[in-house]
Amino acid sequence: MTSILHCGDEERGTLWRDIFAREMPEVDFRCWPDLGDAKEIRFLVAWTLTPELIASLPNLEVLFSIGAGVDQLDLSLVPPHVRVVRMIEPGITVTMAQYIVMAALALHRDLPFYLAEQRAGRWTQRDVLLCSERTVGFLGLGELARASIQALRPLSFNLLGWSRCGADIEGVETYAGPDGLDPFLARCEILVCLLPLTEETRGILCRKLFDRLPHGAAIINAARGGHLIAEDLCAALDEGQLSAAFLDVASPEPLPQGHPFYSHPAIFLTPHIAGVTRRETAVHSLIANLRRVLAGEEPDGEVDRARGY
Ligand SMILES: O=C(O)C(=O)CO
Repeated sequence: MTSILHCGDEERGTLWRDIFAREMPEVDFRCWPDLGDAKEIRFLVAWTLTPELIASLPNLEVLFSIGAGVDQLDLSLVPPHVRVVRMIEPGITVTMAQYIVMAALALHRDLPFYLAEQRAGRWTQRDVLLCSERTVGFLGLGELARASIQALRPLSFNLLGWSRCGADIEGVETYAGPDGLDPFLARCEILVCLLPLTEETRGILCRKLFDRLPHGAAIINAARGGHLIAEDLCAALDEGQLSAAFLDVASPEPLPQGHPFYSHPAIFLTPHIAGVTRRETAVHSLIANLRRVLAGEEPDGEVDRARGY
C-alpha cells in the first residue's frame, strides 16, 4: 500500500489521518514517529526536517512542504531525486492577502505616526492622501503576491511588481531582473517583500535597497526574516529614510527578548502569523496533489531544486 508520513503538529496529523481515511483510503497516512514499515513510505509531508527523519525513509519520492516556502526545510539532507513541492492552499493565500491589505492601509493612513503621537499625548493631524495617490510595490510575484495584489486592487493603489523573470499581471506595472530593480524601487512608497528566500534574495532588504526607495517610504516583510538586515532597517528608520515597517517574520524566530524590533516605535511586529496554513483546507490541496503524482502528473507548486523555489 502507498504510504505518506506526516511529521509535525500532532493535532493536525490526527485530523489529516481521519480525512485521508475517508477521502483517500488507498493511501496509508502515518504520523511520525509511528513509521510502521518505513520502506513503504514514498511521500513525506513536513514543515522542517531532521537528518534522522530523512535517513529513516529509504524510498522517499516526494517531499510536500506544509508551508508556502521551502527554505525552512534543509534540502541538503534530501537526496537529489526526491521531488519537493510547496503548499499552495486557500488558507495561506487568503490570510496573507488580508495581512498585506491591513499593513498597506495602516501605512498609507500613517498608523505608526498616529500611534506614536497618541503615546506622547499629542493631537497632530497630517494630510490624508487617497490610495490612488500612493504606490505599493511587490518584490516577488508568486501566488501570495498575486492574491495580495488582487485584494488591494479595489482600493485603487498604484500597483507595481518586480520579479526575477517578470510577470504579466492585469493592472500592475511590472519590472524584471537586476536592471528593473532600481527603477522599480525608486517608485515604491510602500514596498512589500514576498520573495522566496534563496541565496540570491538573502539580505536583499538592506541599506543599499532602502536608499533606493523614495525618502520616507515604508516596508512590509511577510516573507522570511533572512531577507532583512535588522541593523540596516533600524538605521534607515532612525535616519528617516524609511518611515515605518510592518514585519511578520524575523531571524531567528522567535526573536530573543530585548531585540530592538520589539520596542522600536516605527516597527509593527507580528509573530509569523500573516499567511497561515489552515489544516482544514491544506489537507485537500495535499490530497489533490498526491492524486496528481499518483496519476503521473505534475503536482502544483513543484520546486525547481536548482533554483530553490
Ligand atoms: O507557508 C509558509 O511558508 C509560512 O511561512 C507560513 O507562515
